[in-house]
Amino acid sequence: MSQTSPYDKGFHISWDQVHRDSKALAWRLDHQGPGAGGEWRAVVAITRGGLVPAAIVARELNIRVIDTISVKSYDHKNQIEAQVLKAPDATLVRDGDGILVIDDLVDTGRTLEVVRARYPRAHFATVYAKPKGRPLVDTFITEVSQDTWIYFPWDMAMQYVEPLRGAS
Ligand SMILES: O=P(O)(O)OC[C@H]1O[C@H](OP(=O)(O)OP(=O)(O)O)[C@H](O)[C@@H]1O
Ligand code: HPA
Ligand SMILES: [Mg+2]
Repeated sequence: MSQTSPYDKGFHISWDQVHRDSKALAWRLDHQGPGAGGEWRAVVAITRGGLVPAAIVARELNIRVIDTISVKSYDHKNQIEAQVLKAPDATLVRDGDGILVIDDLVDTGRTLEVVRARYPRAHFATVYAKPKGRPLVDTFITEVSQDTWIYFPWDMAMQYVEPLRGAS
């Protein structure tokens, strides 16, 4: 059976780029929390993709309390029904107030919809966003078009590329 992909384009992100974009996200979120001085109580990373950006943001903002929610929404590039495989500590997260929920990207918004339903008062931040998902995210850094698949450095390897004029 042949499947048509909604993704015509590829956007390849290096470790350096994701580090810089995650730091930009941290700067945007600094002092924006609801606590005294705009502090955040904790970070919740949406695993797995949110783990690297969450570590960088937590380091920049000196947030030591980090938990995870594991949501699986895709099998490779195929969207499946979002499944919550692991929830964070309920006594920490409560209704989400003061919690910074971080993911690598929002695409259709389905993942954030599921997490928002659980923690309606949390602040939702992603490094990258596609147009469909934008209404679900409070803060993001870079927008890419809906027909673009974002390739993260943890899913890639360096490899040989033919010269423009071919191999000699
Ligand atoms: O906005 P959506 O259409 O829901 O897509 C975005 C989500 O999809 C990816 O996660 P995935 O389910 O592939 O799991 P992973 O983070 O473990 O790779 C990505 O990391 C986001 O969490
Ligand atoms: O563009 C994407 N890249 C990586 N994972 C994803 N999950 C949904 N969309 C994407
Ligand atoms: Mg994910």
